[in-house]
Amino acid sequence: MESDSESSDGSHISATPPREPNPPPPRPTLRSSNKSRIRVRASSSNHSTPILKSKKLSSNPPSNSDPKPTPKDRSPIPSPLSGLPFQIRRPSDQISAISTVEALPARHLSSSASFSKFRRPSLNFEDDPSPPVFDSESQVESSGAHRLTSGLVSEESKGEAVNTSNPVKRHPNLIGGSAPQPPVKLRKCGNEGNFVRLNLNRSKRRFLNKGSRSRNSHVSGGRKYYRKRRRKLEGEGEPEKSTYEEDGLVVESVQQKQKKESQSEKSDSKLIEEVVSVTRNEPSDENLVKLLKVMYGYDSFRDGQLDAIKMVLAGESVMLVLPTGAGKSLCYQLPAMILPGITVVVSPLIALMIDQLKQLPPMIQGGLLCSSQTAEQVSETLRQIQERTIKVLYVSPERFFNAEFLSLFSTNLSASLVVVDEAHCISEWSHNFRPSYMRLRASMLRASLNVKCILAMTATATVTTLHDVMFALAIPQTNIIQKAQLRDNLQLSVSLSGNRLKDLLMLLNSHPFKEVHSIIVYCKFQSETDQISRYLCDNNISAKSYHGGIPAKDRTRTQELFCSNKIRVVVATVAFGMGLDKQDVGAVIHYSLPESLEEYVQEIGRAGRDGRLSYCHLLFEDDTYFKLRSLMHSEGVDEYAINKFLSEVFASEKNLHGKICSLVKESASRKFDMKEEVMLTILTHLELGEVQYLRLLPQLNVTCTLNFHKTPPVLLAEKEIAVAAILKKSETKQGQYVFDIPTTANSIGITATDLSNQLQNLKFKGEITYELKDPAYCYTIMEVPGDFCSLSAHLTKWLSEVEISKVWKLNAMFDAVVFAVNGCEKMHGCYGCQHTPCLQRKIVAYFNGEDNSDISNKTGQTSPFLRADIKVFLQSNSHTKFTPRAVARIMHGIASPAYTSTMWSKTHFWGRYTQIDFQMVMEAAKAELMNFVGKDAL
Ligand SMILES: Nc1ncnc2c1ncn2[C@@H]1O[C@H](COP(=O)(O)OP(=O)(O)OP(=O)(O)O)[C@@H](O)[C@H]1O
Repeated sequence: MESDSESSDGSHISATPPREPNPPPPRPTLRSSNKSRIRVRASSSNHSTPILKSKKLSSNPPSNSDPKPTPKDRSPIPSPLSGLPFQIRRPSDQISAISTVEALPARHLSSSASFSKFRRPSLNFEDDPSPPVFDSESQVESSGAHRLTSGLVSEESKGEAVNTSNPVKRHPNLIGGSAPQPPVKLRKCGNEGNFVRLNLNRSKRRFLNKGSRSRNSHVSGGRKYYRKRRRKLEGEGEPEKSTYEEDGLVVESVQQKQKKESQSEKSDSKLIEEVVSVTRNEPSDENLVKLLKVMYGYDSFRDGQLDAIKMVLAGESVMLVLPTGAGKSLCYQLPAMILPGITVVVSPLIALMIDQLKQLPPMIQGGLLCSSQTAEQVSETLRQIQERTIKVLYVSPERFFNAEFLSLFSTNLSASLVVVDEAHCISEWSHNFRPSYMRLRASMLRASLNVKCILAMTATATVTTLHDVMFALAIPQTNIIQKAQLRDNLQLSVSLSGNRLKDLLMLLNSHPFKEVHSIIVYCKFQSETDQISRYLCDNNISAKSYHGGIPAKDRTRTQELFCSNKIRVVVATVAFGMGLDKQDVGAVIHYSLPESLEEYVQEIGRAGRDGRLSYCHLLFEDDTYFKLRSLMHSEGVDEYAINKFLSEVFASEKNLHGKICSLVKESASRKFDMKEEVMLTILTHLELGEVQYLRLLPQLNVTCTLNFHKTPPVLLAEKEIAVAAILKKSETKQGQYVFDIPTTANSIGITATDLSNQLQNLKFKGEITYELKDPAYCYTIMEVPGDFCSLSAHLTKWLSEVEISKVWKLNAMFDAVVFAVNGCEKMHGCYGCQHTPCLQRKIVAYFNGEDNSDISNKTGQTSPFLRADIKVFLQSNSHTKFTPRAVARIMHGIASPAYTSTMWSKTHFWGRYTQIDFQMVMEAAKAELMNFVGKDAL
């Protein structure tokens, strides 16, 4: 199972101050020359990636003829706050600032048809190159799949089970404000609808309470449309009433309204059915627009939507790249109404699936299958799929391990469309690679679901990533619809900050942020979010923190408060925002440097979904860069560790045809000093690489501790073969029977799932109780590799290329920001802290794979004290066995499964060399280890 690994990596950063007498080497300056640097090129450049030639891949650089701001716009305004890293503009200056934004180069920007530009006032800051400060030791959250964090629960996450019978209480990310709107009952199947099925509707009071509706301005368009219609029926001018009022007259009027409403719904339903049927016969532009109007109330499609829908309806697979909030979901929702079979949407996170299910228009029957549902909920959904009542089904990639699910499609049921949401997760060159997405191959999807058409969707993908995704899903190169990955209503600014906390407060109290009522502040480290939100509250700004370490219940509450505009600021890690369709977020502030331009674009994309001008400011200091730079190495592995891992995976006693093998995650992770996600990546590669060495099975808790209650065990064993096997294979500890599920299942030739089902039956009969622990990867061996050495060398090379690619992405982010604060000549529309044009250009070039050659390593190459420090460290820890990588990680302040931060962050050397290139520290560690233990020991 893939765990929700938020903060589980235990990665901590040390901000160990330099030793006084011998300070560390000077930090490379932001403008330092490249002379002494290793040039790190993305491995992706070696990756044989033909540039996509499709015309639709926009690559036009912005024109140099963008109107320049007047000198007045660019001249700093005298201000009492002149010592600050930015200055506040006079209102008169804002007008010219607005016109600058209006004049942004539009050619390479999205021109989303329906983004009306209600302009918020503009801003201008002047930066101040004051030196950065150190932060306290904190826990980082990353969007990278390997450190996939999130309050968002991954499909196989176990910690925060979603009980979909009552998810409002248990799920971390239900948006109270938007979710609980009861659906308009348009469905023919008589089912209660997407919300009711998930029990998200809470009370009917909200349904008629206009007060609560008005607070939900972020609710997506389709639902707003239905609410508008209801409001019309209720009469706009009527005073607010609640159905809970005892007044008989009120009840009567409510009943009348409901009657009118249900009549209107019936006619809506009929109208939609008619339009659907006409469009099915003739999917012309005109009919599709009509359907859009009756289903969602929108007058026109946004850029890219109609093309995508038409291709899908024609049965052609499509790669769709639209910016965040541009309306990608509609591109499968609308075809789902027209296509005869089910639409299966593969999504990486449970929270995302729930959000998308909630946002389905009420006339589309939706369903979801996830690991944390009860058996009854799963069967009920499977029954509905079989009865063809579900039109759109959300599943995780792990669902394709599930035999029961796949068997549905092996009979006469077939999917009309498979949608791969967040499709960049397929590619290891993306910022958010997920091993479980690797198995999403066109061949597998076609074989499992009888599907012809695949729609891959993403908001953030480079050319290399797109190529990978399209290759995996067999999407023809010409079938790409790509609009700019940035919306043009986002105003981008950057300032160099010497005191980010103070600068943030100043920013929030300055024009135009002070007029914005809904703001997200993104941080990298969990502890930062708590500290900042406390500081803001102390300074009269209503704020709450949000990160993976906060209990799910509190996270949900924070999201609800934010969505209903009861708090102004959420200070969050990357855990916040995915799937959040709050329309009126007016600003996103980056307190920390994002890990990649993809992450930056994704996060600023939370702002301005209503199409209004919105502000995205980044407070920059280079300390975070060095911390993140170190963390990029937390998943690296050595060749000999992979070799040892392979020996364990293919251990001779496991090599029995058809037998279930297992690898307990936690102990294996410690033993090989490899993160769980890295182990899964290797296992998936062994399954899906050129040779299929193994077949992955659903992950299980493999250790069972069992108690017998009714029938004596020996008597029960006479009737139940499983019990006989358990008695043979178990150890008894204090009257309890402890056994390994796969070993026991193997001994009687059944699957682990069958054994689990038999245990479940015995439990229902009251015969036994049991507990399961030790989550493990399960697999069967198909072929034992002939040459472990060359296979480990191949895997090591591949994993190190992925590591280099991550570092390169961070460097690209750093370079773009440093260019804005230091290199930008403030022409072509840039002025003060405003860098929309130059950042847009950098982003477009990055995504199009242009002009990335000067992205270079920023770390220093060596330090005169490094070898000496490593020597002292090894001498003072002579009782511990180290590898060069382990020593380098400690010097960089990175925890790993075998060298945890709890153990090692106390050492004086923890994180001392974050500014020295990781490889160089490894080299130095290797040399010292050789001196220390002798060559043979390495
Ligand atoms: N043609 C349209 N006209 C007006 N609004 C639209 C149109 N299409 C979609 N929308 C609205 O845009 C909002 C964003 O849509 P959606 O959530 O599908 O975006 P997205 O591209 O999936 O974003 P993300 O990548 O952040 O998930 C929704 O509220 C949706 O109702």
